[in-house]
Amino acid sequence: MIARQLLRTPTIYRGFATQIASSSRLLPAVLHLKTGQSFAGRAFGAPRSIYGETVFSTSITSYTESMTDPSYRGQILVFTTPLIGNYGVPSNKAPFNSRDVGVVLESSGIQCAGIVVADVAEKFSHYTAVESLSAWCNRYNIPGITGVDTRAITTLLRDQGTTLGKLAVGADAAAVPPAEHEYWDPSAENLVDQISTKEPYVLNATGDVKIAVLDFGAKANILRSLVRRGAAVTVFPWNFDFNAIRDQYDGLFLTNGPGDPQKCWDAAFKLRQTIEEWDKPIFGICMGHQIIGMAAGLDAYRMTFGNRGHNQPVLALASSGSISAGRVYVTSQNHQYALKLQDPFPQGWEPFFINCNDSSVEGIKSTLDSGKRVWGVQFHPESAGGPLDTIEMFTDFVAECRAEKLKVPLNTKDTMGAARVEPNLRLASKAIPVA
Ligand SMILES: NC(=O)CC[C@H](N)C(=O)O
Repeated sequence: MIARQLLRTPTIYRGFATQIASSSRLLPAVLHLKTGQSFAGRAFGAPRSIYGETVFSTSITSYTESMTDPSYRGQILVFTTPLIGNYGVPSNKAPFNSRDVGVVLESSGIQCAGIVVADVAEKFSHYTAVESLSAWCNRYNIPGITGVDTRAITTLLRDQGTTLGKLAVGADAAAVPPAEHEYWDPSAENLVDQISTKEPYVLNATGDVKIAVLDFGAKANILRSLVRRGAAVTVFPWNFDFNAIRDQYDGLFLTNGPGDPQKCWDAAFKLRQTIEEWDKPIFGICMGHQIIGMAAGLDAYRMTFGNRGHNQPVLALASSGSISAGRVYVTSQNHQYALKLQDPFPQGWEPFFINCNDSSVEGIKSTLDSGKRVWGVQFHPESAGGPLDTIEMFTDFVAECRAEKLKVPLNTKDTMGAARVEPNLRLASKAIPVA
């Protein structure tokens, strides 16, 4: 025991808690990382300890949307923006409307395991706010730590990669850090299976075009974005056998979701059959895009620290609908895994977008000559939060499904297409590292 304690003597970084006038009233808290570093600060939210995977997000706003995004399930979310909580938290109840999803935020509760902020705002001000960040966290039994150097934590995570952690709160903050085997690894579990709907349900039943959604942990704004474009949306469990009922639908959508996509091979195998035998439009976002890639024959891998933030630039390599090759779009992202860029791409597929910062694959699409209309993007066109540069990809998808249903050629006006530009091949070839 003593040997273990000696071996695991943590490096404790003392926080700069003096900046928060009232922080001395708060319970002590420590963020321990499995790699041996500990950051001491003060607790807010629920007074309990939790384990999770420590990740950082560079988004400046939308802490409420990020925290309710099911893709953050099991994660301890470090915000690089120093002041978090200043606009409070709105009521999450949307006025009842069968066309919509019933919530204002991205799901019905907080999904991340805990949060880490430099300076939690105890005073908040916004016309929609009904409670403070701390009170909201408390209601959902989610702990937070404040008064820690989030810049130091982020630098560490960027260098060593996403790291398992423990947020120790109250008396537990004085205890020795956990032994390595005690850390809980959320990506070892099938988180999608925990969060996906158990039963199919319908939104906007009277919509003119029928879209099936496979729910890997859907953000509400994805469903809203389909419904608001007039689609009748049926949401199915992630591993539902869509092939058995596919003839009743005009399009298939695959949502975002938490954890390792390789836990969802079942869905990728079923999708492979759908793509081979069904000619209607298929679109996927983030986890959905990774599943499409796996079905197409690409490998998924774990990135060092992933991409989480609202200012990720992506270069379009192909034109499609509202997207023009050669343009850079600023996007919202939240992912740890990505599809491997391979040369050549599987037959019938091409890269659609590439990340301008790290050259990771940001989108794939079926080639025109494959006769298929299947595409996926690693980023979040629905935003919430983040820029709306690519929001018209939803209009493109619903327009494609509608054209498919009516058996008419796609009216390009429906896609609200931006003026086309010639692909900037010089830029594109620079972005794709050719082995
Ligand atoms: N937002 C998402 O869908 C994330 C997908 C996957 N869980 C990843 O981390 O890469």
